[in-house]
Amino acid sequence: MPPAPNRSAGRTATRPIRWPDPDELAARAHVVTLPLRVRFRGVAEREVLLLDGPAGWAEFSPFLEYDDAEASAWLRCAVEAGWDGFPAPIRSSVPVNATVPAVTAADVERVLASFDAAHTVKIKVAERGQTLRDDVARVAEVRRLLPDAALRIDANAGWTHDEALAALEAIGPLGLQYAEQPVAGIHGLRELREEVRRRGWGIPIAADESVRKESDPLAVARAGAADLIVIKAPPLGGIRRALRIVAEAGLPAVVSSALDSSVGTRAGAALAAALPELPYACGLGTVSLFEADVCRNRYEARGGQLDLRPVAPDPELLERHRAGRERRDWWLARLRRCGELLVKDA
Ligand SMILES: O=C(O)CCC(=O)C1=CC=C[C@@H](O)[C@@H]1C(=O)O
Ligand SMILES: [Mg+2]
Repeated sequence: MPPAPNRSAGRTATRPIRWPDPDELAARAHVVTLPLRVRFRGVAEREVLLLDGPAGWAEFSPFLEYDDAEASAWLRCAVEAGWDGFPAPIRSSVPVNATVPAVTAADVERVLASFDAAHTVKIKVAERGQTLRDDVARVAEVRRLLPDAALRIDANAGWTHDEALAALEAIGPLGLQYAEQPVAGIHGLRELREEVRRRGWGIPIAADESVRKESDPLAVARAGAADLIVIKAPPLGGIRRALRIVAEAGLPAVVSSALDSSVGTRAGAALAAALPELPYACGLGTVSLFEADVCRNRYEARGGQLDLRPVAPDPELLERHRAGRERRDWWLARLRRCGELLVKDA
């Protein structure tokens, strides 16, 4: 058995992970296709590989376009969850936000109706093919429906510096908790943040892609490029690694989902529950964007809070949403390649 790839998982590490061999991974894998209620990240359904691990269920669902190097961090996270389990929580529930994809203003009410309570709402903006007018209309509609909610926007690096300034000037008066990755790159974030401060707009800047897609997730903090960071356990290689990154970054952190099923969302909640400070609602409400899930008792927030109950898929739902043979083979091949990459790098 090769050594575990991470023997220094931070303050919550207790023991090395027993690294499963490729045959064991494949034998424990279930591939499902889950339809979404509303398109998100340009997709109408989400393919997910679940692992029935000895320590619990785990999710490996890197987005389809990710290469093996990027996807292998997601497998590392899944093996941590399925073979090592979650670190000890320090809270029994976590606050979550509702998430509004880049829908028309007319569709906002229907999307919000999927969430049990929305004290905080994240709204997608800067969608390709749309205009600033669409963004303003969408955010204004959320504000009209929820006058007291905290609102945040996420541009997924879709604006240039000047576009971001124009957008923040237009949307800012509606009241923003923060703006997530308005522009691309660490340098771009820092320049924008400085200009937003110079203009006295008081809109904090959050980094997402500049944390999860950079080779050095701490570079944002060192560069003073953001007021807070968005963290997702899968791209950061697991919960314990994410905890360590937050500790070293020294910035407030918002835990977010990677558009996971209930199984992966439970791992996100475990990360949020183990963080020493949790100043913001977490982007872990996304199970509500799914038309179907693998659990009967879907892992959704009640009253804006997710409790830390155990989550396990229902065999009948796993069967009902089982991916076709071709997609299953594709995922199993990806699982094997990523597993081999991790063992090689260990
Ligand atoms: O943070 C949320 O409210 C929900 C999660 C979310 O927005 C995302 C999940 C998965 C992929 C990302 O494109 C997206 C994000 O950019 O934060
Ligand atoms: Mg984001």
